[in-house]
Amino acid sequence: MPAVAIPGSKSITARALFLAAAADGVTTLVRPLRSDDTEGFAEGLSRLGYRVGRTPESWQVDGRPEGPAVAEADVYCRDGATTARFLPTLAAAGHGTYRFDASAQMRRRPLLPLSRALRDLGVDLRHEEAEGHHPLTVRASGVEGGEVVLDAGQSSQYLTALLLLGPLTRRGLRIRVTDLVSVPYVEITIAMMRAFGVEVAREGNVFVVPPGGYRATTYAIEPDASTSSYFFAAAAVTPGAEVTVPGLGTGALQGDLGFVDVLRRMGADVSVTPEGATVRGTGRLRGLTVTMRDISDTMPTLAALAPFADGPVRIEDVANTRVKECDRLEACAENLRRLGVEVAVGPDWIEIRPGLDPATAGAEIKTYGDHRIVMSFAVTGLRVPGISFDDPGCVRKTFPGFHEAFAALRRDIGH
Ligand SMILES: O=C(O)C1=C[C@@H](OP(=O)(O)O)[C@@H](O)[C@H](O)C1
Ligand SMILES: C=C(OP(=O)(O)O)C(=O)O
Repeated sequence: MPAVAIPGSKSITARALFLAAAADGVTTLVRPLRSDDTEGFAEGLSRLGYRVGRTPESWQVDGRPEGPAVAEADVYCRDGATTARFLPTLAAAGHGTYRFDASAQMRRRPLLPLSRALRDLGVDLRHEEAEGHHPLTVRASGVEGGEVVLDAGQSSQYLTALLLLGPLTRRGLRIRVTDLVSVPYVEITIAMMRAFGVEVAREGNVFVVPPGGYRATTYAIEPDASTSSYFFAAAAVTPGAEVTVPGLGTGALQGDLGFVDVLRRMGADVSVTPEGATVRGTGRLRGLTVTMRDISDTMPTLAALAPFADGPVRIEDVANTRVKECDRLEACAENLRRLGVEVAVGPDWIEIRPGLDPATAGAEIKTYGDHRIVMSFAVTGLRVPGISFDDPGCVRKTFPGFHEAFAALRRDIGH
């Protein structure tokens, strides 16, 4: 039964690029994700004067603990929030004038809590148009450090950006967090900082980061757990089908591997070993109520397979999915309704009733340029004939080869 080669984690690749750029020495990233988000991050680093060497198997970055090599740069962050939030933070630790802009959707996505925290730390950061949104300019002169308060209730990426910045400040950082979503992403950050020689201490809601900089290393990127969710879901909706993702096992850093626990609760057979994770469809899919605050990138995956459950599926505590590549709660609801599914949506939840209207075969899914809407409804397409997408190519954000890989899986599991 198929072992699927899933490309590297977007989140880990983005952090590894930041850490490598900031470290003292040359870092090698093994099996980085090559996709629009991470290529955009690497291109941004090049714009800031960092040397990033790329071969198909690995990327090499010459670290510059002193910050960007150029005094001025204009950086386009594309559609990637990690790029749009982490790179201005990295630049703040250097010396120069750096302007950042991003895609239309990324311009709409919020940034203000991070901007405020950076300003509180003395960084000269100005938004050009709307306050708290791209485009923005950082006039950088290094960061002294000290204590700062942060609301990360809309995005953990603000906290990750500040944690990554901490060792580059002169005194270190004490970050007092008033609210926090997507906690497992912060754990990835802390684990990766450790691999680059920095130990973050946590005292309740205060994160303490020592000064002193990072050490270069060789870092292997694990397969992307969010991307894996489509392949695991494909197995779960197909009786007797089995999908294994090697390299995503018990030691994995990514919280989104927790999606397999949701599939297990629904009735799939799941095993996670040190070597990888396997999901097998049993022909049984129970409805359930589940909180996805920690793993909200997999909310669309569950929404798209929910009509095949034997009872309602209710997904709670996912308000921040409204400020991602699109308003994902509304996009999922709209597309499920196009398929004749009964759906209700609230400010931070969605509830999906079982059953599809067979007359909706051939429906076109409205993607809103969101890779996860395409990849999620590709799972629905295993059971509903003729599903198409208005923008199938937007998968390039995290998995340019998705359609080929999913077609191969489809053949393997007999659809
Ligand atoms: O730090 C990261 O790499 C990410 C954190 C999450 O965002 P939020 O913290 O905004 O939920 C996640 O949705 C995103 O895809 C990647
Ligand atoms: C929300 C996502 O990406 P980001 O916030 O990194 O742009 C995602 O990949 O689902």
